[in-house]
Amino acid sequence: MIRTLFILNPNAGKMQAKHNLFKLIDLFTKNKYEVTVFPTQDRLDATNIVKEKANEYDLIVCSGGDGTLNEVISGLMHHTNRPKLGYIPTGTTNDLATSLNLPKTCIKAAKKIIAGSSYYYDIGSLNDSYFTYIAAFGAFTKVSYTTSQKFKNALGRISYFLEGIKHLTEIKTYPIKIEYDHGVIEDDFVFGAVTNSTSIAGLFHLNSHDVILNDGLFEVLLIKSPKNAIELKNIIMGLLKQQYNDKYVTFFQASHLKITSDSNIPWIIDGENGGTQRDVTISNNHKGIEFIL
Ligand SMILES: Nc1ncnc2c1ncn2[C@@H]1O[C@H](COP(=O)(O)OP(=O)(O)OP(=O)(O)O)[C@@H](O)[C@H]1O
Repeated sequence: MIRTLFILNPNAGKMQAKHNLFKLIDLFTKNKYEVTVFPTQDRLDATNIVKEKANEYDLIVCSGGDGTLNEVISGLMHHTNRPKLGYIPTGTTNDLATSLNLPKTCIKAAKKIIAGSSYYYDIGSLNDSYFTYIAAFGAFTKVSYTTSQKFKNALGRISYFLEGIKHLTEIKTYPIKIEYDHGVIEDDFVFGAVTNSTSIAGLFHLNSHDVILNDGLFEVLLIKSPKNAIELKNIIMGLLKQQYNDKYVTFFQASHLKITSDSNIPWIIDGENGGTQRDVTISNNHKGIEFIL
């Protein structure tokens, strides 16, 4: 029997996992998994249970969105001998699931775990926190965590876009110094993202040929401060169509970054509030997690 801890966020997305819970447990049990179910009751429950109990299991299965997956992985990173991780994407945007090419329905995703093989995936750390696919600051970053759960459940990724447009009027410029593997950049930026994903907030899409999820490198996208909101809107519309304006958009790969500023900068980590930080160190934990896909 494969000792399995099945963690699910019952409120994530359209609550697919909650409605299919019996079918999921039955499917795993028929395939010789011994399943313990843990429905999260609140934020950070997933991290805490993994920190406390992961050593007792061969496999952790996470069902939820990017936020819940981040919490599970943050818990796993506290262990040196980490159990394997299966993911059933049941959130709103499921950015990472898109990059990992996972099925959209939970029964199909569970079958993929049962039939699956190992895939080692890079995990980012930002100071004391972990991220699975994005750490970002500036324009748009407020979007994912200020969009209400009800709104997200009803409208899916369109809700992020609507919220994003609202925040375009509140763009701030951040004077920043970025030291990375191959150089130093110092400028005024309105947006910066360090990612390990082909899809960002369900909106921007990077070319899947350019993004390797376990190469020890992040993709870094920076947008310099434009003259006005209209120019910024044009840059963002260009990004949505994968047309990059070289004058304002900088794109490179790096495994380690030190980002410093004179003021506190608000960050988001995997779509959730990452707090404000003045000095940030970002590192790539190469092949930190063994997914079963
Ligand atoms: N029982 C719960 N009640 C309220 N919040 C919860 C509960 N369980 C987990 N959470 C929190 O909900 C947050 C959002 O959940 P999650 O990311 O799984 O779904 P989502 O927001 O619908 O999907 P996505 O992040 O893909 O858009 C998580 O960061 C987690 O901390």
